[in-house]
Amino acid sequence: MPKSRKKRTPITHSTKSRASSSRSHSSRSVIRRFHVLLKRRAQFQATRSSKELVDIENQIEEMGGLERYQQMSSIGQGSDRGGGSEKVLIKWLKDHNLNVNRHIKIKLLEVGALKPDNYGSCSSWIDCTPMDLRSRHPSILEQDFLLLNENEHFTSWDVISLSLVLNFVPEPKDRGHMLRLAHSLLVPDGYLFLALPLPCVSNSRYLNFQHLKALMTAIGFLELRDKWKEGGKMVYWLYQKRTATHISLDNFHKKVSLRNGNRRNNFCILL
Ligand SMILES: C[S@@+](CC[C@H](N)C(=O)[O-])C[C@H]1O[C@@H](n2cnc3c(N)ncnc32)[C@H](O)[C@@H]1O
Repeated sequence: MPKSRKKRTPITHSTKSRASSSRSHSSRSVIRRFHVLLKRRAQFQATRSSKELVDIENQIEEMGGLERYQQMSSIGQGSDRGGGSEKVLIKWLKDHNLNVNRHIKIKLLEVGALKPDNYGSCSSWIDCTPMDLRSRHPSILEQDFLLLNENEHFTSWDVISLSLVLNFVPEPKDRGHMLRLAHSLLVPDGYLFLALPLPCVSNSRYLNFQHLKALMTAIGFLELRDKWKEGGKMVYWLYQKRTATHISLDNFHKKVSLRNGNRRNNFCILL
C-alpha cells in the first residue's frame, strides 16, 4: 500500500501572502504614526509651542517625511483595496452616462494624487488635473488644495475626487473647509467623490453615516451613492452639488458625542 503523503501548502503561495500582508501591515503602521504626528503638530501650531513643534518636525523627518508616507500609501492603495479608488469613481461616472456623447471632456480634479495617470484609461472623456501637497511626477501639480483661491477657481471642475485626503487633514475645521471649498469649486450639478477609511464613520465618537449625510446636505451636497461592506476597510460616496440649502450650519460647529465606549476613534468634521 502506498504511503499516504501529507498535503503541503506550496511554498511560493505562503511566502507571497505572508510577505504582502506584512508589507501592508507595516505600511499601515507608518500611515497611522504619520497621522498621529500631523495631529500633534497641528495642536502645537495652534498653541505656538515652538520646542514641541521642533520635536514633532524632527520625528516626521526621521520617519522619512511626506515622501515615505506617500510610498506607504501607494502600497496600501494596491494591496489593501484591490486597486485604487479611481475604479469606483470611473464606474459610477459611467453609470451616470458621463462617458457618452461628450463634445467636451469632463474636468476632474484629483486631490491627493500619488500617480499622474490614474485616469489615463479614460483620457477620451476625462481631462484630469492630478494635484498633491508633494508632487511625485512632473505632471502632478504641487499645490495645497486648501490654499486654492476660491474666487479664481470658482466652478472650475465637473468632478472633484477626495480619496483618503480628508482623513489626512488633522484639524476638524480644516476638513469642513475642504468640503465647502470643493462645493464652491464644482460647477452646478458637479460631482464630489469622497473616500475614507470605514472606521472614520463606523467607529467614531463624533461621526456616523447619518451625521455625515446631514452635514453634507447642509453644505449643499446630495448623496447619490455609497459603497462599503461590514468589516471592510474603505467607504466611498458620490455626491452631487446642489444650490445652497437653507439648513442652519449651527449643528456642525461643535463636536457632539454620537457614540460611547473606550475603543472609539475621534474622527470629526466641523463647519
Ligand atoms: C493617503 S494618500 C491618498 C492617495 C490616493 N488618493 C488614494 O486614494 O490612495 C493622501 C495624499 O493626499 C495628499 N494631500 C493631503 N492633503 C492635501 C491637500 N490639502 N492638498 C493636496 N494634497 C493633499 C497627501 O500629500 C497624500 O499624498
